[in-house]
Amino acid sequence: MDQVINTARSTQSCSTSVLCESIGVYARDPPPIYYAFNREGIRSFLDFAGSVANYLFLAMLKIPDNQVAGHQAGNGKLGPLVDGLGRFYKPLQSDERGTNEEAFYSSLSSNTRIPGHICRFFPVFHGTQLLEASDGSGLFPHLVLQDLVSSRLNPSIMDIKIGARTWPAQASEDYIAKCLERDRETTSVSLGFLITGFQMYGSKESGFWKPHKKFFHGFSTDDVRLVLRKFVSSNASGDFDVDPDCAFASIVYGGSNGILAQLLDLKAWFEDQTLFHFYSCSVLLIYEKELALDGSSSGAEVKLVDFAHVVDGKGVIDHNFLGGLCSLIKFISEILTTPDKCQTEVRIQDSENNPFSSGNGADG
Ligand SMILES: Nc1ncnc2c1ncn2[C@@H]1O[C@H](COP(=O)(O)OP(=O)(O)OP(=O)(O)O)[C@@H](O)[C@H]1O
Ligand SMILES: O=P(O)(O)O[C@@H]1[C@H](O)[C@H](O)[C@@H](OP(=O)(O)O)[C@H](OP(=O)(O)O)[C@H]1O
Repeated sequence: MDQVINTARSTQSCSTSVLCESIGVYARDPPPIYYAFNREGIRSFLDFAGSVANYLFLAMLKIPDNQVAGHQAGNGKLGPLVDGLGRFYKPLQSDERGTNEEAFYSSLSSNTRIPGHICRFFPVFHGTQLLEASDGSGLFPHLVLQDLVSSRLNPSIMDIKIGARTWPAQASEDYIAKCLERDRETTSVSLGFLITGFQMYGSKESGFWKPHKKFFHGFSTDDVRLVLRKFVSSNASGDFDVDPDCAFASIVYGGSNGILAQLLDLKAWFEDQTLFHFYSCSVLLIYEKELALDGSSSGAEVKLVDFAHVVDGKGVIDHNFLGGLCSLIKFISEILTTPDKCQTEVRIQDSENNPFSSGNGADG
């Protein structure tokens, strides 16, 4: 059992749920039948049961199907794993990035000044755990996080790195130079955010449209605008000659629980909070096309991930994140307020038989 060392701490906090104890529970909660053994017997049985549980757990871990950006496992590389039961295991990144991200999650977990409606934007943190690394290098510390999409059926997901500047002032000169070059060459500087990856669900037959990260290099403002429209379209594909119909714009981006409303909620917090500065952090936009087609709700959700470069806010507003967020909000608002570019959506909403025209499209 103890081959996998769970260093998780119990926390209250931004995590309303009770945390940690992930693996030990298999061995620590034996059914009464085990007490038929004498003490030694019990111990060896529990060791055995623990090893089996551990073995089964390790066998269950796999490369996430729904990861859209960032470092990826596979081909001998170090990357995140999921257990299919709701947990996402992100290896601690090298140098100070890993320890920084772990420290952020710990401080978030114990910080009572973060309101509950803001906590929901962050994955629940379940501590750190040593696991066999995906690159085969042996035991390696991983952050144990809530898997944000494990309960989703065919989720459409977009990862958007927020901020014109992706580096904290205390970073090394080399790191700043690397980031500056990337930020200037991409929409980070021009728009205050950068689309780093996505997957868009088409249908059972076509599956997902999930471009390689090279696809995003050299994205212009118009590309960004187009992709944000495609993300909520029933005809999304890599064919840039096909006009996106924005069929799901109102149910995904709009409404009282839609993505725009959630982004505005987050913005209101950023107008106030001076606890952290979130450099190079991403907003994830998530929804389910099949739910949107049902018309009742799209399961639209905004989440925040990647805190390797978060620093102490020292009582100062995070203008960099706030600016990027406002810019993203403007792009999404425009999609909702320019129906001429979303002809099909207007046609669908006008139709009597259409689920989106019933007024319940408010739920995003
Ligand atoms: N808690 C989570 N649950 C589900 N998916 C997640 C979670 N955290 C991250 N992901 C997925 O993994 C991707 C990369 O996450 P993250 O940005 O944390 O990785 P990274 O390797 O630090 O990225 P970078 O290349 O920017 O350093 C996200 O785009 C998302 O698809
Ligand atoms: O988007 P790409 O082309 O995959 O490039 C990666 C991206 O810029 C990441 O943000 C960066 O991690 P950090 O933000 O943590 O620096 C990573 O650096 P790395 O390769 O040094 O990990 C790059 O490889």
